[in-house]
Amino acid sequence: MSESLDALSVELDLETGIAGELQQHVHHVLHHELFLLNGVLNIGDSIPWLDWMDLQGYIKRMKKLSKMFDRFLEHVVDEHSERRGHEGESFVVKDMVDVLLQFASDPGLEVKLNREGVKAFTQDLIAGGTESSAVTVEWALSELLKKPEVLAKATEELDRVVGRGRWVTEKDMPSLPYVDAIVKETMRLHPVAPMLVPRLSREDTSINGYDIPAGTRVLVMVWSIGRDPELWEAPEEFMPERFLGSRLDVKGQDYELLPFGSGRRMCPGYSLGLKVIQVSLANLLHGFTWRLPDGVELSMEEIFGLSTPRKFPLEAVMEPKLPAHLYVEA
Ligand code: HEM
Repeated sequence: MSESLDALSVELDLETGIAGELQQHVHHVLHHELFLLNGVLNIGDSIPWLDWMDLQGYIKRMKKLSKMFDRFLEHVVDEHSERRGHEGESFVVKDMVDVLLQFASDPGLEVKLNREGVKAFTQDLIAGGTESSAVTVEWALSELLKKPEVLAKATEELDRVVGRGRWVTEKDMPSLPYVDAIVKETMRLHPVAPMLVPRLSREDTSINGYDIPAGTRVLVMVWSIGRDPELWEAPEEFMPERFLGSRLDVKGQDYELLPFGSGRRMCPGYSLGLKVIQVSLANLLHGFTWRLPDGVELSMEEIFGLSTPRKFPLEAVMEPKLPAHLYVEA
């Protein structure tokens, strides 16, 4: 990873404008480094007097990453500001960065947003809102490829409710309980953030007989909670049926299922994230048949860090099954 970061330094030094594919590539590499470094166990965090030595070199990598991210975000903000400047009166807002810049230039806004604020928000949206949904959809498809009978049930529901003449929309979701159950079951077994975001206890407390002094860093292991045999029947089994007719939801109120966390620091993008996952998955299942390439054994190994992506990217053969005109962009 550091090697690819070094290569990126060269690309960024060119300062010829990072556009299109390169911009995506830059973001992809930075993003992976961000997730990796967020998930690592840094010795200095647990043994503070060793901190200054940066034994594993993580702090050095974090500092380098922070600088590179900053330059990337500077570029993104510059690019958007330039378009605003050029287009003047005819400027139309196209994306979130445009919206944030509009807020930043609004003198009537109660909370002031400066350039650093726009960059920070953009970083939050990129970090929180992209990989999480993609990883979850990839896991859902992997589980379905392992369980053809579940895939068949989902397809049956989509054919019955949506029909083969159109794509699935957000409005269909309340009528697709089985697809919803597949998403919940995927999030139970593959929570995007297996330990949520670390908390610090504000006061001395005691939980389940364990004394937790004030100032302790606390990690909530939602990955283990999702596989706890005391909470779930056949916990290792991918069984969406367990959610049919169940009151369990992912909104942070049911502690046995917390893929978006809970409380004040719960994921602020949970409603958007959930919809993106549901509709993307539903359309991938509705629009295509899915199978593994011949002779391919599907590995379910995961990388355990701040997020839990698949260790090996999913390889599958998908073929369109709706009328051809639906695949042509309007
Ligand atoms: C499948 C989609 C998503 C999942 C599974 C997910 C999961 C999470 C989790 C588990 C947390 C930590 C919550 C806690 O510790 O209690 C979190 C925080 C966060 N998420 Fe998401 N997220 C998703 C989508 C999004 C989207 C779409 C956005 C933004 C557009 C977003 C932005 C954030 C931000 C900014 C935080 C930090 C909140 C804070 O610390 O106050 N997430 N997310």
